[in-house]
Amino acid sequence: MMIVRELWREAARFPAPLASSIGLLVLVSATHVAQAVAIALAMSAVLSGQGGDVLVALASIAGIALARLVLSLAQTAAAARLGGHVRQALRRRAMRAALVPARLHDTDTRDGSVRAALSDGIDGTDAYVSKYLPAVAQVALTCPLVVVALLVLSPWAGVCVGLGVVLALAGPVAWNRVSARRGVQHWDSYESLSADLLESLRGMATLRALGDVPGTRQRLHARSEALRRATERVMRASLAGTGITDFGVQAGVVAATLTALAHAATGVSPTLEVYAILLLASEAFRPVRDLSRHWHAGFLGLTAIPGLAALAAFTDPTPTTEDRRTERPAAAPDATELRVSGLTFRYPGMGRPVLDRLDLTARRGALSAVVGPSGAGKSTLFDLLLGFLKPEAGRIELDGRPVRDGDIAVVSQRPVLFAGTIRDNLAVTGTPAESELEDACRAAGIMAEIETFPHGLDTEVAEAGSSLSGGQRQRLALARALLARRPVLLVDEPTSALDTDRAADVTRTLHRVARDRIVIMISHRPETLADVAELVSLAAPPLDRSTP
Ligand SMILES: Nc1ncnc2c1ncn2[C@@H]1O[C@H](COP(=O)(O)OP(=O)(O)OP(=O)(O)O)[C@@H](O)[C@H]1O
Repeated sequence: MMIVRELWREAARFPAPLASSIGLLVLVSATHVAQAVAIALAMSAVLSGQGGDVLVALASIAGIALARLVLSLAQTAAAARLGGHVRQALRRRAMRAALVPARLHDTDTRDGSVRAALSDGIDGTDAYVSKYLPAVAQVALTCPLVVVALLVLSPWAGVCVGLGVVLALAGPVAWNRVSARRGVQHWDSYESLSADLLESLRGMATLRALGDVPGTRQRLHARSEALRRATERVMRASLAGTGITDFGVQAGVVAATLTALAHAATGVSPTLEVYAILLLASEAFRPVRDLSRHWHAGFLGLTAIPGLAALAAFTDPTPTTEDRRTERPAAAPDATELRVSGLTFRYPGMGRPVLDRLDLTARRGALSAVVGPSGAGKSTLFDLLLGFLKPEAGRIELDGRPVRDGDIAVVSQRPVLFAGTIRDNLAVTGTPAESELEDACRAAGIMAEIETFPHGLDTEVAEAGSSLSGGQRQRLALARALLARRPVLLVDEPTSALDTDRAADVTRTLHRVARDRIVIMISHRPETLADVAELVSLAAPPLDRSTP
């Protein structure tokens, strides 16, 4: 009997479905015991030729079987409810912990690992929660009662069955440490395969271009082999535990049978008692056998527990700085000045700061720009403005107060679009009216192209926007940012994927947009920098040997 504390605590958060799945399972067990007694009565009545008693016993058996059918169905439904609640709670917490800006700068965790834990890992816990945990309670409540009944009928049979139950339950515990170690190895292999697979799918174009598809296939095959070996090792450990349980069950049943036969041979007990001993001995082990079956079925899923713990799936969320930023009301749309003063930031382990006492003032009414060579810290500055990174020193203020979440919209260099229609992608920040959608698309210079698509705004966009060109993705992202109606707009390299004419169009759009909000643009194209009101130039990074 193995209690995984984390999952037990999760199940206990849902007392109603937990209690009903346990209660109904105990009632199902009671029907088995009652049926055993009824069968013993029927057989004894047959042997003693009491026809009336046989009929009564047979009617009882049929009634009990019917009751069990109804109870089993209700129990399965309650257990499924319990498992569903727990999975939902785990997923909610893990997603909350995974979808935070800090993850953007987490260079240790791979997306494929997070995906594996969030989907298969959480689903894998279901068998333990919905089947194993109620079965544990069933063993704890039912077995002692049946053993006591046997002790009353025959102390020897009761002792044999009691010892068998203890051996069957306690024996597999010896394998706990081996099982846990193998479980961790199994989950590591599974996560590695998931992460490599996701990365390969995302990078397929590059892998093809470099002619490395066969090499990737081989690497994935090696990962898959490692997973198969780890799975077999885990299943062997589980089987060893199950084997010990089976031995305890068989030894107990055989010993109880021998005792019953001895009673029959010596004539110490009446026939009814001999039958009752035989049938109850078997019933005492039924919950133990069920428990062992559910353990084996759910064991593989338990290997995800360390991965889920690392994702904070078992930790109650405390409001983070980001939450507090989100909970505050959005800023008034007419903010006039974003002021950055003395801003200093360095990545962990970095010798020199990326940004060192940076000052910048961007105002509503005219475009501001940040320039600088690669690695100068332009994207880092945007991440600091967005609150994704915390500065070491300095202040970022909008009209003299700290920046809040609803203040800033951003168009990144490689904008992310989601699978769905163009309209879905534009409406992620609200439900804009048709005219607002069209105005934003027109302002971003994408409306004319949308009108040429057969389904217009309802045209489906493939995952990650891969059915659109880089320039179309950038302009759609700009339209989406305009629709967010935030007082500050950050635009990272808005013209990098555009030809000269289109780049000029987008720059004109940004100048226009900057009339009624604060707009800061990162740009490498000198021609886009003409007429900007504030130009901040970040220095080239000096060579730093501690930089990765
Ligand atoms: N998560 C990180 N951990 C450690 N160092 C980082 C991290 N992200 C960026 N850096 C380092 O910080 C420096 C600034 O990076 P940043 O991406 O801000 O530059 P950038 O000016 O936007 O460059 P580019 O024009 O090439 O996009 C670089 O030296 C980079 O290697």
